[in-house]
Amino acid sequence: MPESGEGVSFCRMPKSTELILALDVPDKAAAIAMLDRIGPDLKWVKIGLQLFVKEGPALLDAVAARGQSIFLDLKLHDIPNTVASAIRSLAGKPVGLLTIHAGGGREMVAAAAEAAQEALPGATVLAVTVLTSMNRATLADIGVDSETDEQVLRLARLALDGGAGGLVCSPQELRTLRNELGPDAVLVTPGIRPAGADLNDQQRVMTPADAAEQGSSYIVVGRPILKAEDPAAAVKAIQTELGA
Ligand SMILES: O=C(O)c1cc(=O)[nH]c(=O)n1[C@@H]1O[C@H](COP(=O)(O)O)[C@@H](O)[C@H]1O
Repeated sequence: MPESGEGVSFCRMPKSTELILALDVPDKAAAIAMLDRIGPDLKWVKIGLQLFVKEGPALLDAVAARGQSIFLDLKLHDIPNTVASAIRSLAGKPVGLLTIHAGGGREMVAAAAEAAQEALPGATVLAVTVLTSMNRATLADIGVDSETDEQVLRLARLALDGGAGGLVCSPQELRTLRNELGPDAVLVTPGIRPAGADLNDQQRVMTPADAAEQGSSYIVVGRPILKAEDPAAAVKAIQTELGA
């Protein structure tokens, strides 16, 4: 959304919003069957713990060979050396986006960013701020006495200072983060539900169109596509909503 001031025109939003499918299925056969059903219009696929633990890194090559870009969502969170070593173990794999938890602290983020630069050149390390399944009450349960958006902003600043290339956040924090971080920050938002879709375990949700309007770089959608009667049509409908 372009804005203008005092004779200068500038843009606070990324150029476009891309769909990432969260491929949360049990095994390689189910993964390939789903990608076959959806077809070639889907550019990004997120491989998370369920599939990666089952199939290992070879699955990354199998998906990349189909021409799709990979978001490897391992949400690494450990001492800095362990996180860096895990990332080095991925050396040479076709990974475009990779997650760590910002809550691991500045040194862990820095160790992850450095390891990724060596082992996965071109990949963007994304720091997860506050999970979209959490809210004010569940933050209080773990001893965080802040509003959700304050905690997201605190972790966002820490992660970007530490060298992360982008953030995973709830779409409800997009407006605050875009205003703080400007148009170039990579902001990835799960917790997306087309109008009328089941929330499942998500708490802080938004529709694809609203997330795009508020400046998401990538939206991550799983069950509303995976459980749809026609997953290809569900993908197309979301892409249309994003203006693709
Ligand atoms: O890092 C993520 O992708 C992620 C972070 C977060 O805060 N919330 C969240 O839901 N996710 C992931 O996004 C996907 C959302 O899937 P659905 O709820 O089925 O659309 C899942 O694969 C989650 O692991």
